[in-house]
Amino acid sequence: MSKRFHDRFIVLEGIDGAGKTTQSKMLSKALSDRGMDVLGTRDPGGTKAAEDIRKILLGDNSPESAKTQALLFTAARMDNLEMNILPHLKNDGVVIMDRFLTSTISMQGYGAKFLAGEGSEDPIPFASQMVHLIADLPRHTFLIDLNPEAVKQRVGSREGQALDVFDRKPAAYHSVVREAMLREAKNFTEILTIIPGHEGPEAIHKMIMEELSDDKAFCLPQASA
Ligand SMILES: Nc1ncnc2c1ncn2[C@@H]1O[C@H](COP(=O)(O)OP(=O)(O)O)[C@@H](O)[C@H]1O
Ligand SMILES: Cc1cn([C@H]2C[C@H](O)[C@@H](COP(=O)(O)OP(=O)(O)O)O2)c(=O)[nH]c1=O
Repeated sequence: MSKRFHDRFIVLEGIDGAGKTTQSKMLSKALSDRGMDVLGTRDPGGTKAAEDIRKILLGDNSPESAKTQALLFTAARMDNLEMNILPHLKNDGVVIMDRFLTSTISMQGYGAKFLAGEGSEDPIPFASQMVHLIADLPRHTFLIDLNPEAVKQRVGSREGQALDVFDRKPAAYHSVVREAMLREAKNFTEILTIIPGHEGPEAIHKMIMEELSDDKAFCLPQASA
């Protein structure tokens, strides 16, 4: 299947707690302030059906099988793409999406392999096939890279929120997922930028804006030093 890269389609990736939601809100405001019609969305989610799939995936009855998870994440992503994202892009809007394919490869592939242990069927080839099912891809992905220890120090601020099934993973799992994301990033250097997540929110926002200022689709002035 041939791929279609969409201008004005931006994805934020990173491990849980890396700062994706914070950056997507800042980016959304900055682009809206420039008069762009911004749709902020998340993966899995964005449509009623995809939000229902999200509830299954993050709820107490979440399927244990990494293959089933990969298919459900893909189904939710497809619905969001067809019903929300592509129509919005077609109307000259901007889409900012929290997570995308890199999460599936890293979590239902590499992360699941780590959890399954020696002797189990390797889940990576199946998870990798999900890439072939999705033809529409973002022009820009920002991987906010932060080590899980640093995330843990921030998690205090999320105390009181219920942990979902993916939050309840062992610490080493998040390191495996982080490494997988960095490895994946090497295959997509033209459309994926690694952003150091240990910087403060404003500094990270500035780096993202600087990257976008090189793209005429955004017509942004160069951020001043
Ligand atoms: N650059 C940053 N520096 C310090 N704390 C941050 C930064 N970005 C986000 N946070 C805080 O870290 C926590 C997780 O951030 P969040 O944006 O929700 O991450 P994610 O969406 O990747 O799970 C929140 O409490 C948020 O306020
Ligand atoms: C999109 C996607 C998410 N996930 C996981 C990552 C998160 O733990 C969870 C989504 O929860 P969410 O609260 O959106 O993540 P975050 O904590 O980063 O804000 O689903 C996958 O395992 N595979 C995927 O393909």
